[in-house]
Amino acid sequence: MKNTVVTFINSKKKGQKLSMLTAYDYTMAKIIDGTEINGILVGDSLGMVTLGYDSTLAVTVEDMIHHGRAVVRGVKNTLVVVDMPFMSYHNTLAEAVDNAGRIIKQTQAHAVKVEGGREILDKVKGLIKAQIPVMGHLGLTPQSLNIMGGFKVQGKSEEAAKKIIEDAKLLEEAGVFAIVLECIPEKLADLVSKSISIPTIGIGSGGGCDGQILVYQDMLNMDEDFKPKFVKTFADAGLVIKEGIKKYTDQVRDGEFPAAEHTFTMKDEVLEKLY
Ligand SMILES: Nc1nc(=O)c2c([nH]1)NC[C@@H]1CN(c3ccc(C(=O)N[C@@H](CCC(=O)O)C(=O)O)cc3)CN21
Ligand SMILES: CC(C)C(=O)C(=O)O
Ligand SMILES: [Mg+2]
Repeated sequence: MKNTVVTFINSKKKGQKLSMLTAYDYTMAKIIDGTEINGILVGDSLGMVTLGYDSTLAVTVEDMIHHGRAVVRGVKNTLVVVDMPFMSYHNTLAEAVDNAGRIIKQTQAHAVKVEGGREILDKVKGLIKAQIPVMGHLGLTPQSLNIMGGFKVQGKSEEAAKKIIEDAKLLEEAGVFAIVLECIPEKLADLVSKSISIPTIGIGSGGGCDGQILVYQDMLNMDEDFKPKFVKTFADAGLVIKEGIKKYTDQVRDGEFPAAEHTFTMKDEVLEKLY
């Protein structure tokens, strides 16, 4: 079934869990789109997993458009959300609407995602007023890395937990169609999910969320060096890829590849003229 922001909201009413994954390019988007996944996020995590930065802060609107366009070309049925990168919606409302507008126009994705609650509420409202669907993101918001002092679990104190609950309600009122809850305690995520009628999409926030999202490289074990507690390996693509590459280099070295069936022929009479 085709997923839209409307089917997303309806899923919660029906008690159906939503699954999302990230994608950053055409090939992977096509693979993911061919599954039962409900939504694809072109995450600004692309700065870390495709560009090798150690945070998401350096990612630009142009980066998001570049990858977003590639992903959308590979998608037929899945809702595509593109992250707005750091500093693209933090200054003026006009800039936020302009950047979101460029992202949607140039990628043809369905929605954007922004990090934060009360601080960015005017921007969220402005984007929705401009008819751009918005996904919220609370808890561990990686663009606030330098304020949080690291990628750390959020919402553990009474004050921090209350702010997350309040922010979720404010975002719902503003009209967001779903909210990512990243790395907050399970019980707090349960409470937030019960307090609002739009779906919560959890990452590191437990099973009480209305859906889940993971970075695909994490759940397919493609980076041995990134293993936070919330990641589960669903398939060992890292190993499959390495084994495939080992077979390839072995066979090239041993002259086993390429074989006759991988090569092209030409007519003998043409060949004779070449000598
Ligand atoms: N590959 C990848 N996967 C992600 O999920 C992801 C990114 N990159 N980049 C952007 C953010 C950063 N994220 C992160 C990164 C590290 C931790 C981490 O190390 N967490 C600790 C918990 C620390 C604590 O106890 O407070 C852990 O052990 O899980 C969590 C989320 C999630 N996002
Ligand atoms: C981890 C998800 C929620 C994200 O924001 C990203 O991939 O950038
Ligand atoms: Mg992100």
